[in-house]
Amino acid sequence: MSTTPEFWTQIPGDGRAGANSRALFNAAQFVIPGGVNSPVRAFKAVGGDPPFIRAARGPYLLTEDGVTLVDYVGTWGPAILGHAHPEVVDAVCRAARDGLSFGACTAGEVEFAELLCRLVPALKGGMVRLVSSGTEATMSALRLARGFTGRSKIVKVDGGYHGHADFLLVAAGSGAATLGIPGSEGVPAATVADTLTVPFNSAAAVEQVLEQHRGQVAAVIVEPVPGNMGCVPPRPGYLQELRDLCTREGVVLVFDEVMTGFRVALGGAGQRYGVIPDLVCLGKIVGGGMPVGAYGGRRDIMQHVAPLGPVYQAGTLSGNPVAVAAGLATLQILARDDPYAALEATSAALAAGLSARAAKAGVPVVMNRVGAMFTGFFRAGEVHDYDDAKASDLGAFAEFHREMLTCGVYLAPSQFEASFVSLAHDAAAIDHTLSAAEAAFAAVARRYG
Ligand SMILES: Cc1ncc(COP(=O)(O)O)c(C=O)c1O
Ligand SMILES: N[C@H](C=O)CCC(=O)O
Repeated sequence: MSTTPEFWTQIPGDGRAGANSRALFNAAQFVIPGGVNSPVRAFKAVGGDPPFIRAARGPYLLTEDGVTLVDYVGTWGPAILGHAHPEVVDAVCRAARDGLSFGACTAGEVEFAELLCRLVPALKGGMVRLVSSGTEATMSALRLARGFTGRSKIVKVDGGYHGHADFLLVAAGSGAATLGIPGSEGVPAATVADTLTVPFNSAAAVEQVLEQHRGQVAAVIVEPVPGNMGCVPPRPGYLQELRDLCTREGVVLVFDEVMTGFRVALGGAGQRYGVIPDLVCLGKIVGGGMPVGAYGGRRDIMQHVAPLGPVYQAGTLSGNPVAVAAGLATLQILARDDPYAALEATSAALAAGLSARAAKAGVPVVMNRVGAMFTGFFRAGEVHDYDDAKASDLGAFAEFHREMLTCGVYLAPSQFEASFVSLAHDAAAIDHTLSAAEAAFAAVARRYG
């Protein structure tokens, strides 16, 4: 099977796992836990085997069964330019020819850090450190916040996801603001004893917890627009209230912009909502599809990072030249072309089209969207936090997902994930998606009929 451009039909087909994908998944399950290298890829929440992906271009995926799909996962966010953007691929090839990794200083990482400090409001006048994933970024930022403040407690949002560091894998207990309990086997209770959880969109809950634990909380970490409970916009004023509370209590405010960075605006949610955290965590788009994360912010805080200061953090592949080349090329294109108005328009049209088709079919769906990230929650009523999201009809979502896949559209395979629009989603891709949705909602409507 060829992946040359002439192979691509650009006519989406039935994307359910065919014989090739099923054979690969069977083989994978023997040597890889669950057959996947990250759990959500196993399609447990929607049923069926996952299609295996051979290649990707623009808004399309090509499966190992030779089927083209319109892709709204976008490698979980990074593919904002569309897949395999030629300028990014060229930059990666050029860098690779000069050597894959040096474990030493490079000009590219300086240029990259300077660009980040120019584009991201929280980094202006501050400093940034490159790492290799979003998990590393949040874990390191919170170690730094603890080292800087000399305090140990962390506040996070119920349903917020910040990667898989032990102390962030926390399930909320009952009540408005609770002590965390381990959210995974293998996480000792002691490790999460200092992690407090609050509902999203309630500044009052944060205020209460900061008062209860006055002088002990190092950081409040929040996805400014959560994507990991599905997409949930912040209520007007919420982020500013967090800012004010953290300033008042001497707590480090950390925005986890691994998903929202360069997606909801060039300068991320900090720019979109005009609220500047003390530290910001980046990932996904910042690496242009390669493994890159970053954390940074206030200079006086970042000066505590080794070797300048006493908070240790390191990485053999941090600032990897090939990954930096991909990230740099991606951000340079975004800064040069300023495509956010176009992205907003495409995303708004798609979301409106999906909502209209759900309404026409009589399927209750709440469409949450911020910029080019969106989730349709299968429920009536608004979704402002994780409890609201959990009240969705997960069976209806799963059926809709399967129907869309059958019609050649690849959505995030969980109700509690966001889907992403890219600059490569043209009229043909959007039109196909909306026709598919018409059929998929009609099928789901039988549940309600
Ligand atoms: C908001 C957020 N933070 C952190 C992470 C962790 O990033 P990674 O998967 O690159 O470790 C993710 C995604 O996984 C994320 O969406
Ligand atoms: N929700 C996760 C990040 O955004 C999905 C990616 C993964 O965990 O594989």
